[in-house]
Amino acid sequence: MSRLDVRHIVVTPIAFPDPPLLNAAGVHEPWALRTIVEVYADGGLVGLGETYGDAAHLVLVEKAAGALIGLDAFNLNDLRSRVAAAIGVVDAPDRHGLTGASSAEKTLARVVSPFEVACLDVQGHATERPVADLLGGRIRDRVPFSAYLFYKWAAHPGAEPDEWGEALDAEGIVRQARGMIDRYGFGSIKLKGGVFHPDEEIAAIEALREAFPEHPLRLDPNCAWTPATSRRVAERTTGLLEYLEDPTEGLAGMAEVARSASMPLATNMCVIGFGDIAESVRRGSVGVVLSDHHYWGGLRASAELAAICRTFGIGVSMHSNSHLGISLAAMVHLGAAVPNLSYAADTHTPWQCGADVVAETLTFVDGSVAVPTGPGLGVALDRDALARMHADYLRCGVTERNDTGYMRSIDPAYERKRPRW
Ligand SMILES: O=C([O-])C(=O)C[C@H](O)[C@@H](O)C(=O)[O-]
Ligand SMILES: [Mg+2]
Repeated sequence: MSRLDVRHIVVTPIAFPDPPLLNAAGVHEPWALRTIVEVYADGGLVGLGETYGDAAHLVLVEKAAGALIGLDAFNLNDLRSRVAAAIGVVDAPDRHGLTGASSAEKTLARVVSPFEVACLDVQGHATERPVADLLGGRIRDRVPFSAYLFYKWAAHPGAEPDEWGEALDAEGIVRQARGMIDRYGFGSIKLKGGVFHPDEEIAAIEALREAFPEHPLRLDPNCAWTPATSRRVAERTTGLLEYLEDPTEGLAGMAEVARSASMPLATNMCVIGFGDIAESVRRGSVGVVLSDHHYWGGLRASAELAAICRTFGIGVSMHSNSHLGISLAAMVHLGAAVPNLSYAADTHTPWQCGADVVAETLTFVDGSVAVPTGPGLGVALDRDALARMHADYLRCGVTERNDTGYMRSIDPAYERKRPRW
C-alpha cells in the first residue's frame, strides 16, 4: 500500500454532565470535558481519538493537529516527532493531580495519544482490520471491567438528583455496587477512597465483602494517606483486597508500605511514565501498574508498558478518568491485545449516565465488552451528539477540571491535603 496521508484534522472540545463524585481532590464539577479528534486521510478515511478537555491541553492538541497535515498515517514514529516539534518542551499540568506529577514527557505523551489512536483507526479502516489486530492481534474476545464506586452526593447543589443517588457511607456504597452490578454484571469492584477517614473506608470494604463474597475488591485513596496510615489500612484489609491502589505518595513511600503489605500495591500516580519504571523496580514500590493510553502516549506505548511489566513480574490493570465511547473502544482493543492484562480494567462509563459522542456505545455484558470485529476502533461519531456536546462546552463555563475549586465554592473551609490522614 502506498502512503496514506493525513489531509485534514478537526479538534472539537465537548462537555457532558458529570455526577458529584467525591475524591481526594474535592468533587467532580457538573460538567466533564473531553476533546474529540477526527483525522481525515487519503481515500476519505477518517479516524477518531478522544482526550482531556482542559484549556491548556486543548491549546497543545490544536497546535499538534496543525503539524500533522501530510503525515503518513502509518508512520506513528513520525507522528510523535512532529508533535514534539510542534509543542516544544512544555509542561501543562492538570489541576487535580489525580494522575500523579506532570512533566514535559507526560505532556507530550498526552498530546500524542489521541492522534495515535485516530491514526490506528485510519489504518484499521484502510486495511479492514480491527485496531486490536494492529496491536499484535487479540488474545481475548472480551475485555473485563470493574465496577468503579464513588462516594457521592445525591445531586449537585441546586440540581435534581441523578440516577445513582447518594452514597456517603458503607450502606450507600453497597447499594451503589448492587445497582452497578445488576446493570452491567461487573465481576470485580473498585472503591474510590481518600474521601472519609480510613476507618470508614475500611468499613465500606468490609460491607462490600459481606455483600459480594466472590468479587475481588480494590481501594484507591489517591495518596490521601501517610505511609504509616497506609500500613495500618493494609494490615486491616489483609485478605480483603486484590490490590491497594496509591495509598501514599511517591516511589519511596509506596516501597515502604509494600514491604509490610500482604496485597500488591497498584498505581496510576507514581509510575506514570517510562522514566519511573527502573526506580520502581529497584525499590519494589508497586506490584501492579494501571496503564492509561491517554497519558502513556497511546495504545502502542501502553502495550510496550505491559511488556516491560511482564519482564519484571508486575501486574497490569487499566486506569480511567471520565471518558466517552471512543476511549472505551480504544481501551477494549488494547485490553484485547495485551497478554498480561491481569486485572479487570477501570471505567467511568456508568457515570456518563448514557451521554456519548459515538452512535452506538459498546455494551457491557457480564462486566465485559466484546472486542469489535469490524475495521478500526469499531465506533462511529454521532454528529448530532457531537454538535450538542460542543454547544454544551461553549455554554457550561467550565474550562478545566478543578475538583478542589468546585468543592471550595460549596464549602469554603475545604482544604486539599495530601496526605490528609
Ligand atoms: O484511579 C484513579 O486514580 C482515578 O481514576 C483518578 C480519577 O480522576 C478519579 O479519582 C475521578 O474521576 O475522580
Ligand atoms: Mg488510581
